[in-house]
Amino acid sequence: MSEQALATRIDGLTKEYVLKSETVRALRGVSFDVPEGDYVAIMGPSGSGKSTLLNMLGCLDQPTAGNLFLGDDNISQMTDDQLAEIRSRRIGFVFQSYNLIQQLTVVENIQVPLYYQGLLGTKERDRAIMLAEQVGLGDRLDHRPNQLSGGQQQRVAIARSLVNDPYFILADEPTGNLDSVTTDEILALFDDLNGEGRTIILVTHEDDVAERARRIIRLKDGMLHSDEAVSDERRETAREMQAAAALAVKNKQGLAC
Ligand SMILES: Nc1ncnc2c1ncn2[C@@H]1O[C@H](COP(=O)(O)OP(=O)(O)OP(=O)(O)O)[C@@H](O)[C@H]1O
Repeated sequence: MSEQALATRIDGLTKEYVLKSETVRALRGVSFDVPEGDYVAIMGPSGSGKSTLLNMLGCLDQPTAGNLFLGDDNISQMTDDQLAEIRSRRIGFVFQSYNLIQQLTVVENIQVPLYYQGLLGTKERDRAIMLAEQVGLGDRLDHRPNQLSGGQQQRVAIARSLVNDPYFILADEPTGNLDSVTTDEILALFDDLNGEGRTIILVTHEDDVAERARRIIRLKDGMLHSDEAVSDERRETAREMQAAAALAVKNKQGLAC
């Protein structure tokens, strides 16, 4: 029987921060697998360990104990240089605050992860243009971030996250700065990308955003509290409700003009 390939395997992941007077146990033996093509929302109250887990998935930090595999690579046994290499080549980050470079155009921002590898040729530019088109920015290629709406800037960030063909898109509150109309558009883009087989791991505080994923993992006190599949019916209901809310806002804006 062939096993499904994994984007990541998290096995007994533990992270302790040693402070002067105490040791904070931010993650206490968290285990779960994310198969390629999955779409996972990570939730949990403040202090439950979401950012700590995200930092390790993003190769920004190492666990105190346990293993974290990205594909076949066990990152818990890597040096800082190896981690940096994986981080820049194989992880697609999307942040709440977009993190675009203001002086660069849309295409150049999408190419940034490739610049760091010295890849500056026509082939790379063509790939960035193709990704810009895929996220609906084909008519904004030479715009700079300050000439774009928040949703458009987040599209650039999503295109940038894909340029390296990452293990997964790692999105930290990607709709946290966006209104309901734009949130709906960005989540629809994630749906499309996941439909094409892209793996998405997203941290959110919002239930209606999490319900668009295929799976919701909840952390509590540094432990895995629940791991629940979201039925297609529930996802569709979440999609319809958000689309309806976005339409109501659009109509209201239309009336206000
Ligand atoms: N660098 C650090 N040094 C010491 N303690 C830390 C550090 N980073 C996080 N912690 C502690 O680890 C625990 C988990 O924090 P973490 O930031 O991962 O939670 P979170 O779920 O992301 O919270 P929030 O939703 O508020 O961002 C908390 O008790 C926090 O105070």
